[in-house]
Formats: sequence, structure tokens, C-alpha cells
Amino acid sequence: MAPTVSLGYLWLDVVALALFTFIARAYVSARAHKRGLKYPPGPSGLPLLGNLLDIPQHNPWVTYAEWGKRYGDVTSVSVLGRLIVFVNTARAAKVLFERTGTRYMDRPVIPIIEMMEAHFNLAITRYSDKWRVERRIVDQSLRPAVAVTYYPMQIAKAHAFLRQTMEYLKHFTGAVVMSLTYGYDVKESGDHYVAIAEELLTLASESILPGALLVNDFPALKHIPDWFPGTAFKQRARHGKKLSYEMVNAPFNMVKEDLLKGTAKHSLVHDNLDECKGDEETALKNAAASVYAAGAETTISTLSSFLLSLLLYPDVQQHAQAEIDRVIGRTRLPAFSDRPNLPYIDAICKELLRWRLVLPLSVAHATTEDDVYNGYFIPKGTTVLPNTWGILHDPEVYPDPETFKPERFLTEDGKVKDDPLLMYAFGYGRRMCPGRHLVDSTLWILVASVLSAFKVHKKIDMNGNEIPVEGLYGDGLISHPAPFQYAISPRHPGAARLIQETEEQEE
Ligand code: HEM
Repeated sequence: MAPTVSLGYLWLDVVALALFTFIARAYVSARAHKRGLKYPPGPSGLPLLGNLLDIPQHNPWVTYAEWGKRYGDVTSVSVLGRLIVFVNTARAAKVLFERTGTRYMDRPVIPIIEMMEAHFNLAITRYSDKWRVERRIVDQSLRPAVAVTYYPMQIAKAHAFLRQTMEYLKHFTGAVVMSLTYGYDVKESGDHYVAIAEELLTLASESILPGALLVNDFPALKHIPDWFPGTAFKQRARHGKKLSYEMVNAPFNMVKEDLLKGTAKHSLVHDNLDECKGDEETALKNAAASVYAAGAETTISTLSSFLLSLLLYPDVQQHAQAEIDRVIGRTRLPAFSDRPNLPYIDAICKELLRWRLVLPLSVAHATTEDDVYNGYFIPKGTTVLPNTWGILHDPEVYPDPETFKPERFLTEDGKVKDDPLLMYAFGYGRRMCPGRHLVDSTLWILVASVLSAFKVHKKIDMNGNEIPVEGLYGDGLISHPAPFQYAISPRHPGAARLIQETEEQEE
């Protein structure tokens, strides 16, 4: 039976905490006014609720980009008194994230993520000594000189992908990241570690964006007991906590056991474990789980977009295959040494990062101290969301931005164009993605291998008609294409044999 005796006290506590939250936020706002400064402009909100009802749940980055056009390159909204700032242009991103040192390098506290104990993840760790130690481990293990040592493994996984085709997509990305992090070869279906990570990441990704859960704006709701209506978020948090524990500890303990047995392979954990003492082991554990958490789903989303782009833009496929035939021919599969001679393949990889962003709103930053931008006040602790989608879909920089056009990254004489803005797909300043060098080679080898061996086309239904593909995307923090149907077949008579040979080479 639900306890009733303490209900009065409980509500007093919750109301007191809510009031405290409001007063603290009102105090910050008063501080801004005292200095004669306003928050960055944005849509006007309702009393108390602020802009809560203006936050869209579908493709929010498109609305935020429209606000950017209307109100300026830095805009803001208030949700139940919590200020959220959006950075809408490359110019503002440069000033705020690159020229102000560490002022914008914190992460906001997200109550539901803390309740899930998923803040082990470096990507959402506050700017602190803990972040510095764990980031150093990840940077060391994923720097370009180490990333190249994973080339043979990446080639082997890409060839396995060709052999098993599409069911292997999820497996492929999980396989690369699990192999480099723990030296573990994931099972081809139903892998326990991959399943846990996928479930936790989906749960966290759905819970994190502004407006997703009320508890994120009103932390006092954490204290409401489970039996109270509307507290499903607590069950979600408890389940997330169990998954976080398993994700951080289970694969790490497996490497320790393998080390004792003498069977552990080259991996981030293996290479760092020898030097670990006391707390350093926790840092290594967190860093490793973060690499998996940040690396697998993001890469899956990009590779799914690759397949989708081939269905929607058959001419891109033809152009790429003509380049492969010209440079490599049809008697072998691509190797990393072919890369300088395949600029169109490189341009496809770049356009994939721009066209459908894996993290359209990047990962939220937060300010470590007060700041003033263009005369507007941005207080310490403000959530700052870079609208990377808006920046990389600005029609003045990328004409016809919704169309997949690899040639926008080629010069007139067919060379690959350097585009510094594209790095924003990987984030900003010191928080920029440490996995970007690895992504660069993973993406390239898979795109080149698939295009070399296969034709990817629309599936045909029982009446002989092509099944249409809409190209819709989901709305979580990590944006995935909605499921779509496709067919895949060897591109030429020798392709099947080349694929078969990869198996023999690996034996
Ligand atoms: C297409 C694939 C990927 C994309 C588009 C991507 C993009 C991003 C972005 C936008 C951030 C946030 C940066 C910021 O806050 O400014 C990030 C953070 C991070 N990424 Fe990636 N990423 C990808 C793959 C990977 C891979 C493969 C790994 C590891 C092997 C990885 C590891 C991380 C880590 C550890 C962080 C947290 C960094 C921090 O907060 O200090 N990512 N990534």
C-alpha cells in the first residue's frame, strides 16, 4: 500500500527544493539586469514556464536554426527558469569555443543521467580533474600514430562486412570499437556487451535533449517517491543505472581475466592496465567505456546514412564505382594505400559527415564562468548547445544543403577540398571528439570496400515495384535514419570471388 503519513512533509520538501531552484535562477537573472545586460535574444516565453512549450520534439535543430536567422548568431530560451543558449553560426562558435579558452568546456548537469549513473561517460563528464585524466588516456590511445596500428583490424572487419553484408552493419561498428577498446571479438549476433551498450545509449539519448524530461529542468522531482503517478522516469533511471554498471565493469573485468590467462590482445585497456594503480584503474575503466559509448552508435548512424545516400542518389554510386574501376580495377579490393588516388570516395566521406549529422546539436557544453558575448550576458553554468546542423546546412556556405553532393568537397581539378568547418561535426575546442582519426579510417575503408564490391539498390516488392525510401531521421541526441529497406548484390562477376578470398587470407 502507498505510504500516506509522510506525504505532507514530502511535498513540502519538493516544493521547497523547487522554490530554491527558482530563487537561485531568479538571482542569476537579477545579477544580469544589475549589470545592465540582457540574455541573448530569443522567442518570448510564458510566465514561470518560460519557453517550455516552444521546445520542439521533432527535428529541434531546424527550429533552433530558424530562431538563429530571426534573432542572431547566439540566441537563448528559458525553460522553467533554466537558461539555454544556442550557438547558430560558425563565427560565434569560433569566438565562444575556440577563443575563450576553457570557459565553455563544461557539461551541464543532467539529473536523469546522474540517476542512471551514466555520467561515467567522458562525453558528459563535467570539466574537472576527472575529465582531464580520462581524456588523456583516450587521446593517447586514439591519436593518429596509434589509429594507424588498427588499420589491419579495420580491413579485416570491413572484409567480414562484405562477406556477411548488411546484417553485419551494427556488428561492424561494435566490432571495431570493442576490438580496439577491449581486444574483444564481438559475437555475430546477440552479443551481450553490444546489447547492453545499445540499450543504455538509446535510453540516455532519448532522455538528454531539452524538453525530453521534466526532471532535467526540475531536479527536485528526483525526490518524489516511486509510487507517485508520473514517476516513470525513476524506473528508467534505475534500469539505466544497472546497464551503466554492467557496461563499465563487465568487459573491463574480462580483459583482466584474459591478462591473467595470458590471452589478452592489443587494446586500449590492455595497453594501459599495466601502469594503473588505485584510482587510475577507475579512470581507465571509465575512459574505455566512454570510447565504446561514444564510438559505436555514432559510427552506425553514419554508415546507415551511407547506405541511404546510395539509394537516394544512384548517380553518386555510379560515379564512385567508375573512379574505383579506373584506379584499382576489378581484380582486388581497396587498401589504405589507394586513398590518395580516390578523391571522390574521400568527398563522399566528408559529405556523409555534413549531410545528415549524427549529433545535430553536438553534445551540450556549459559555461565554467560568466561571459558577455556581443553585449549579451551568459552566466556561469548555462547550457550551451551548438547547432552544428545549422552551421553545416547554411545555404550560403553549402548551396542546396539538403542534397547529397560529394563534389562540393572537390576542387575544379578534382582534388579533395579542405573544409575547416566540417570539423564541427566532431565538436568544439577541447571537448572535440578524440575518435575523429579513427572515424576517418573506419568510414573510408568501409565506403571504399562496399562500393568496390557491391551494388546497393532499392528492394523490389512482390509486384516487381521498387519499395520507396523516404529518408527520415529520428530525433534523439544521436540522430539515426528510420529503418529502410534495400538490396545488395555483387557488382560484377569477380566480386563474389574477391570477397570469398578475404576469408582464405584471414585463415
Ligand atoms: C561518425 C562518428 C562520430 C562523430 C560524428 C562524433 C562526434 C562527436 C561529437 C560532436 C562530440 C562532442 C564534442 C563536443 O562536445 O564539442 C564527440 C565526443 C566524443 N567522442 Fe565522438 N564522434 C564519432 C565517433 C567517435 C568514436 C569512433 C569514438 C571513439 C573511438 C569517439 C569518442 C568520443 C569521446 C570519448 C567523446 C567525448 C569527448 C569529451 O567530452 O571530452 N567518437 N564526438
